[in-house]
Amino acid sequence: MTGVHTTGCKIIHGWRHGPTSYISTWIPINKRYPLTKNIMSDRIQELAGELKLSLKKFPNFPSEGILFEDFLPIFANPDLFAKLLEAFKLHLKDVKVDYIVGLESRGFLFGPALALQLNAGFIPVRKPGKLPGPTLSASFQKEYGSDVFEIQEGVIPEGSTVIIVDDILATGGSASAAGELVTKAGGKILEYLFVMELDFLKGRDKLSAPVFTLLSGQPEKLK
Ligand SMILES: O=P(O)(O)OC[C@H]1O[C@H](OP(=O)(O)OP(=O)(O)O)[C@H](O)[C@@H]1O
Ligand SMILES: Nc1ncnc2[nH]cnc12
Ligand SMILES: [Mg+2]
Repeated sequence: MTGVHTTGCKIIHGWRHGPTSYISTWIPINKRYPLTKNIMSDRIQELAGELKLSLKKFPNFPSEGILFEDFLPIFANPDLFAKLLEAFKLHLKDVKVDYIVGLESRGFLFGPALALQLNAGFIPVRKPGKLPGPTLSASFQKEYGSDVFEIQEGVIPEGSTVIIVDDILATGGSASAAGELVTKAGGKILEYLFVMELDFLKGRDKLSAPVFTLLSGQPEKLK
């Protein structure tokens, strides 16, 4: 059955897994999707709950004060990987998208697979010096450090529809720089799509298109 959530609900979901034990608070759905369709079906929520159980957290990696969210267990298990794609496909339903743009490196883990399922092209945004030919570049700050992204000129036909995908929305620095590149390259951003967002960093406020995240995490900074 498909549920339409218009009032939002709070689900407290606890578990013990990996190097730390923790409680995750799922914030009200109508607060999590202010820019996009306020709908998360029962099936998507079920898939999200299952995927979340597989994640691991590593305190103080890669530097002091960062609680690192490790998504790699999803990709080590074909059943979980399929469930991740199923959740994104259910969310995107009838959307006609020309290109999925994935961000190096972790956006490459599922971006091409999602693109194939949607019959869309895949275009990479890469770290500097990796792409041949003329490129557009943008520098940015992220949760732990600074970086530069590049996209090849001419790869997005003017006016093409694009969904930008990555594993995690932290400060929003990476996604916002990628969005700048896609827009400069001529693409129209339909949505930013992530596996998880770190709520305390409010990265979605930096993004100027609808944002979808399957999971929410870290209501507060690591103490
Ligand atoms: O919202 P932000 O603060 O910008 O942080 C999010 C980004 O940080 C990580 O990438 P990172 O470049 O650290 O590593 P990766 O190469 O493994 O993807 C993550 O995969 C996101 O791309
Ligand atoms: N806390 C975090 N865990 C995993 N990847 C990240 N990228 C930026 N912040 C991160
Ligand atoms: Mg990344």
